Amino acid sequence: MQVALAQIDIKFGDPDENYRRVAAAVQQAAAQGAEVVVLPEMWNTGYALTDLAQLADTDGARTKRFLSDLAQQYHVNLVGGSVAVAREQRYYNEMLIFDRQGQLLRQYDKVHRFGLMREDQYITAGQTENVFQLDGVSAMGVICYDIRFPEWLRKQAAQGPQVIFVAAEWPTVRLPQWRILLQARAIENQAYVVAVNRVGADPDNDFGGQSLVLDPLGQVVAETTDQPAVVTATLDLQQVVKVRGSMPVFADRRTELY
Ligand SMILES: NC(=O)CCC(=O)C(=O)O
Repeated sequence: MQVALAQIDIKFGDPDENYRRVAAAVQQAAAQGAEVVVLPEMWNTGYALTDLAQLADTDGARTKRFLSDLAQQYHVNLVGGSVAVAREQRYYNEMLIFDRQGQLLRQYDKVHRFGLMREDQYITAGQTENVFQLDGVSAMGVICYDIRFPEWLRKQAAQGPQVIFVAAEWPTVRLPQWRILLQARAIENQAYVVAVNRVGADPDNDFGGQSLVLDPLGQVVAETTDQPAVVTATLDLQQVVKVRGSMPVFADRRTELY
C-alpha cells in the first residue's frame, strides 16, 4: 500500500482557501503514485471554534462532494483528515473516508475532545468506532488527542486493522510526546501507523508537522519536517503478518482480567 502524508498549512477560519490547498495536495500525492492520501485534522477551518456557526460545513455536504470528486478524479482512497461539521445544531470534528470510486466508506466523530484547545466547549464527542477496508486492507482511523487513549485504539485494533491512520493538529510544544505515543500505539497494536499533522500557526498555537509513517515495530518508515510537504511511503503489509506471528500479543491478552 502506497500512502501519502499530506502535511499542509491550514488558513485559520478560511474554508475556501483550505479546500484549494487540499485539492493541490491530493493532486501532488496522486502524481507521486499514492494509493491512499491522508489529510490533517480540522483542515477546513482550523481550530476557529468560536466561528463554527459561520464556518462549519453543514452535514459535511460540501466536504463530501469535494472529497468524492477528488477520489474519483485521481483514483485514490482518501482518509480525509477531519473537518468541522454542523449537524442538528451541534458541531463535530469529523473524519470522512472515501474509496477510489468516490464512495463514502465511513464517517467518524472524534471521541476524545481536547480541553486544552477548548474542544469540550464547542464540539460534540463521537460515540462510534472507525474500522474500514481500503483496497481490501483492514484499517482504522482516529483523530489527534484520541491517541492518548490506548484502550480506544486497542478495542478497534483487536478487530484486525493492519494500518492505523491518525489525523492531527498537534502543537509543536508537545511534539516529543506525539512521536512516542505514536510509536507505542504502533508497537502495542503491531500495526503500521500513518499520522499526519499540520504545519503553520493559529492565534493560539504553532504546529510543527513531523508527520510519521511507523512500521509495526515502531520504526520510522517516513517522516516530514516542519514545512508543508507531501511525502509518500510504501507499507509492506507482510511485515504486520510477520510481527504478529512472531509475538502473539493479541492472543496472549487476559481478557478475563481486563
Ligand atoms: N488537536 C488535538 O487533539 C491536540 C492534542 C494534543 O495536543 C495533545 O497533546 O494531546
